Amino acid sequence: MEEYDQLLVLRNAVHVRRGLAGQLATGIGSGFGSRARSGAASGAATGAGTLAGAVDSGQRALLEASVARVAPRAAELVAWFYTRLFATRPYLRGLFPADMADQHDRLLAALLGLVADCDRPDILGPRLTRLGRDHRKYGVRTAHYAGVGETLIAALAHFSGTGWDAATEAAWLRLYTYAMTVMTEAADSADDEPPYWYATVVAHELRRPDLAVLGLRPAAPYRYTAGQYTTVESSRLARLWKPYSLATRPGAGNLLELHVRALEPGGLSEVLVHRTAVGDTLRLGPPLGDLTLPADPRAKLLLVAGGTGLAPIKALLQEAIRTPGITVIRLLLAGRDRDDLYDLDALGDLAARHRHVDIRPVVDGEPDALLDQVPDLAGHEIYVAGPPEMTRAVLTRLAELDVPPGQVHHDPYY
Ligand SMILES: NC(=O)C1=CN([C@@H]2O[C@H](COP(=O)(O)OP(=O)(O)OC[C@H]3O[C@@H](n4cnc5c(N)ncnc54)[C@H](O)[C@@H]3O)[C@@H](O)[C@H]2O)C=CC1
Repeated sequence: MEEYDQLLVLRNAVHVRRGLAGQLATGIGSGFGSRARSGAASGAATGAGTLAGAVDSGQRALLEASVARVAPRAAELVAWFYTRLFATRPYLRGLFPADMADQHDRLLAALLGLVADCDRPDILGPRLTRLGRDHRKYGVRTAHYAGVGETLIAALAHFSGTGWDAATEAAWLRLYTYAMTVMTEAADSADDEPPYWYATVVAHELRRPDLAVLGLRPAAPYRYTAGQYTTVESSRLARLWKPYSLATRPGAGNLLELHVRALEPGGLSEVLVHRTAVGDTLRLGPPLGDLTLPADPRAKLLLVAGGTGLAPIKALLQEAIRTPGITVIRLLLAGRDRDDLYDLDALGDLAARHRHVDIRPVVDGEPDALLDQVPDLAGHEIYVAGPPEMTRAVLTRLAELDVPPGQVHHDPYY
């Protein structure tokens, strides 16, 4: 049986290599060598446009069945994939951090996300565009994608055993080629901005034993929208990038503020809170996220923040203060206890200077009690950021109160 499996893997690997090489040569209709250049903003449409769609409904069913087949051994599959990738292409190891645990989770999430929306280029296109642009910070090149795809499909084939057939392979090839096309086009289109930004730590305040507020000054202008997040890397944990929301609104003198709580030892948050000082240099990836004000927001804004979820909310609060037409801004600020509300001074200043800003600290608050403080919820544009349990609880309560989902904004990553 083992021998049969090995033969199967070998056959698949050869087959995959040929398939991928063939698809790359023909570019599945996308005209690979002659891709038209396009602006970053239109990258999504580019990817979705050059390929008619990611996959068709028949292929979607095959991909879902394929994922279901390998799901029980997903962690093993990802480990197999990276072992094979680095054995066959050792030069790729240098693009990844020493500790690969995060990377394993990310690959799995990316694969599941790809399949979940595999026939929705309107959703996948923009997501892959952002991913391709963001991947420049890792040093990923177009030439790396084919080897990754080949190894990925070999891994899927290996863990599918006899459940793998030519049609399944074709569906994966099509989906991967689609993803690769959109990502590489987005990376090419982003060459008017750096792949990453160096930023100097200009302020570092330990506000609680485990919580710091950092001020960063990027070496080159960093353009973002209030409510977005960046990814951060420290040379103390090379190539391990983690997301942190920006607590400043753009235009604050190219000065960025991060709020970081070190929940567990050994991670980047611990490095940023306890082993980073003024004068240190960090690297930042391009801005990401859609937790931003709409072009034409409602007159009333309700902001709900828990713990360091305050970071994007503070940026939105400052942006909203300057947005004409927003006449009421309410912030519900949840914390473990009053001592945990680490930024009350700055927020108090804002409220004192702007009469339409109302800030209510809530300690040990239940989401019902939290929201019950606000009359006329349905009339508000609502933003929520904080621990996942809090965000979920608030969203559930808002749904119970029939607040239309279009009025409620939150990051999906927390
Ligand atoms: N863009 C975003 O959405 C951001 C989210 N975060 C997330 O925020 C969290 C912050 O962590 P910490 O500062 O340690 O916060 P934490 O774990 O201390 O929680 C802060 C407060 O949220 C409230 N809360 C928690 N669970 C709740 C529930 N089920 N119902 C009602 N209220 C609840 C409590 O008042 C609690 O004191 C992290 O999970 C982080 O990933 C952080 C930054 C940005």
